[in-house]
Amino acid sequence: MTTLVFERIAVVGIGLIGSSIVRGARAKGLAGTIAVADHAGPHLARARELGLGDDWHADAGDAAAGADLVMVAVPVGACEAVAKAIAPRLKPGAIVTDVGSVKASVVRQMKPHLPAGVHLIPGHPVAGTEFSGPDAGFAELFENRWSILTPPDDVDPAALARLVAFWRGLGANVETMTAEHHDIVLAITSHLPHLIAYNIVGTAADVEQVTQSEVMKFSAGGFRDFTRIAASDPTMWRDVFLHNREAVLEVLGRFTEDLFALQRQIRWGEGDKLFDLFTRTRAIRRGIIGLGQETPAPDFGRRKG
Ligand SMILES: NC(=O)C1=CN([C@@H]2O[C@H](COP(=O)(O)OP(=O)(O)OC[C@H]3O[C@@H](n4cnc5c(N)ncnc54)[C@H](O)[C@@H]3O)[C@@H](O)[C@H]2O)C=CC1
Ligand SMILES: O=C(O)C(=O)Cc1ccc(O)cc1
Repeated sequence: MTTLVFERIAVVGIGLIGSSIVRGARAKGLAGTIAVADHAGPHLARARELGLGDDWHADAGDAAAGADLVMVAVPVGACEAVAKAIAPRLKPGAIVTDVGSVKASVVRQMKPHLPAGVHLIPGHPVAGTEFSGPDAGFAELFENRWSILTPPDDVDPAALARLVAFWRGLGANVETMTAEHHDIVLAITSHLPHLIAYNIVGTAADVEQVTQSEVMKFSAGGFRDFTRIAASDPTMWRDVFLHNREAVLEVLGRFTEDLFALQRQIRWGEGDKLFDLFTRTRAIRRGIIGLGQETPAPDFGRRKG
């Protein structure tokens, strides 16, 4: 079904998430015209080749000119540069949003540069893969996944409703919360797991008694899952940790204490404590499956673009 939500949208950053939005918006008829911007020449050229969007720009400001919605889909650390580039070209009443994995920092970076009369409504689709670039995206990425919006207290309700309609059009379920709450929730559910994956794969590579080929050969299910996560984009994840520093350090502190407790339990043979924890965690997993959220990010054979 075709439901036009915006006459003209601009997508800045045509990587995994930006290109998935363009593909989904096109497939569902959510936007009349789609302008695409990317500072990387090869990504822009590839987007044009793939027919992702209607016009292509090296300068984010050129894409944002005349857009009703500007969707910023760049690594979190690039948001201030994009805000500066688009600010003078934004049309009054335009909605500016983003997809960054961290929210309070995005507000701090972007808000000071945007003119009055423009609606900044940050967002974060909680859906993705370990791949990046314009080839990695797919229209169905957001279907049945959560998209979190973090509107300011004084948000214009009509602007918010249009952005919600856009995400619902892409198949997402929408929830709103404050940027600060988002950052602590995602620190534990997404950022810490990625940090653990990066660390365990790094540790495995450095354990002297085990060769690299043994790690590859005998990597059973658990370790393989970590290697998938640890293959995620280095720029994106460096930015996530630097821009959600406080929340990540907070949950990392808790995690480290709990890990020390486990270390003690193993050392002192406290099997019932281990058993109790593993029983509780199994129930949590089964609860997640009950909510229909167990599916890992689908791998349709995509490779880094
Ligand atoms: N990868 C994932 O699974 C998810 C990522 N996110 C968030 O989405 C955002 C984008 O991530 P991906 O699409 O995965 O990254 P990506 O690396 O696939 O794409 C980012 C694109 O932004 C472009 N770019 C970078 N700086 C720019 C600038 N200053 N001006 C114009 N273009 C610029 C890059 O050339 C690239 O094409 C990040 O903030 C990330 O935190 C959110 C949900 C899931
Ligand atoms: O690939 C995975 O398993 C992910 O966890 C994808 C992902 C990465 C970053 C986000 O902010 C949201 C989703």
